[in-house]
Amino acid sequence: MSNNNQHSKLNNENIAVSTLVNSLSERVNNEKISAIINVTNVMADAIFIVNAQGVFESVNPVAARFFNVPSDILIGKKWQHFLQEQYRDDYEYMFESWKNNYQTPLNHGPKEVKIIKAKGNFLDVELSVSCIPPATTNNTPLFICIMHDISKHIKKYKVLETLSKLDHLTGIANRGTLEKTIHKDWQTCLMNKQPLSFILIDIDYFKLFNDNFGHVKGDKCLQKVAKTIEECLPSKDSLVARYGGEEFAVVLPRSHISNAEMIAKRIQDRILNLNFREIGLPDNVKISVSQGLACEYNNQYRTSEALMCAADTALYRAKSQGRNMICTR
Ligand SMILES: Nc1nc2c(ncn2[C@@H]2O[C@H](COP(=O)(O)OP(=O)(O)OP(=O)(O)O)[C@@H](O)[C@H]2O)c(=O)[nH]1
Repeated sequence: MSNNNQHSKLNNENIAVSTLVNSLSERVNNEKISAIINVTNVMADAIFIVNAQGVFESVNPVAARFFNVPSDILIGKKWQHFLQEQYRDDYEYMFESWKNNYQTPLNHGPKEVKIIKAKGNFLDVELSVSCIPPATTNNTPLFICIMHDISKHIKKYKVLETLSKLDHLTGIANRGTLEKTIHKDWQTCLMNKQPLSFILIDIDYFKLFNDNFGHVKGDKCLQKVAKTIEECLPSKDSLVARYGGEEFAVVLPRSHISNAEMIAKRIQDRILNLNFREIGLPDNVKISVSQGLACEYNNQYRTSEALMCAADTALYRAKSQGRNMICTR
């Protein structure tokens, strides 16, 4: 944009803003309001003022940019219409209830909401609403609303939230996710009288693998095992997680023990057939896993922890009976 154009655009904006300032302050007939609006217009925060109907009375340039609509177009419109539906209803209700109890000031501290930008895009903002003291406004109810753009924080938060659910080395679910998932599946399966199976899988003699080939190759082996187990799972609602060190867990909602045994057998075969050529190990380097299975059906176990404990006992048996075994509790 040329300097001239930019200058005339700013000029137009200033004229529009001062017209609005005059209109509101004349209506409210108050110099204090005029001063407040003049201050908000030069502030770096997004600020707008609404009346008791939630109608925009003043919108500073930063707020207009948030809504992606010029201030003069916004004035006279209901601000709730610029909120995502779920928040719109909250604010409609808030303003309506306030009208029946208007002696109580309508204030709230920073709250996360989504405002509508043009073309159906949303912007995550933190919004606070404060009632301007009636003495300042000649008893005309006005609310000053301040918004902060939190979209970058939300994006980062989502990335961190996803990472916090995963095991850093293998990329599968971590123990925390496993515990939350089995707890949720436990309740759903119990409520619907459906079975819930659980498998604990432990790599055999993994210390030897590390001792012989080093920890870096040991890490690659863990990644490969995680991927292999994942590929053996039947449906999207089943879950594989790293339980700890060289131990993995599989949750199979709506699966009877016979189904879990079939999956365990598939895991056993696939693991036995793995080779580690891509990390420079000869074809005769092989690994195996021991597995412990347990299934909740007809109230055998009191809690999901008890079910996991039962699978652990079965795994212990698989180890003590010679490894590369599948044992059912
Ligand atoms: N490379 C690597 N090794 C790990 C990791 N976590 C645990 N380990 C190793 O896993 C091995 C587990 O050894 P043990 O508990 O003695 O079990 P094991 O040698 O597999 O023997 P059994 O389970 O009895 O068959 C240890 O050497 C740990 O250092 C990891 O993240 N990376």
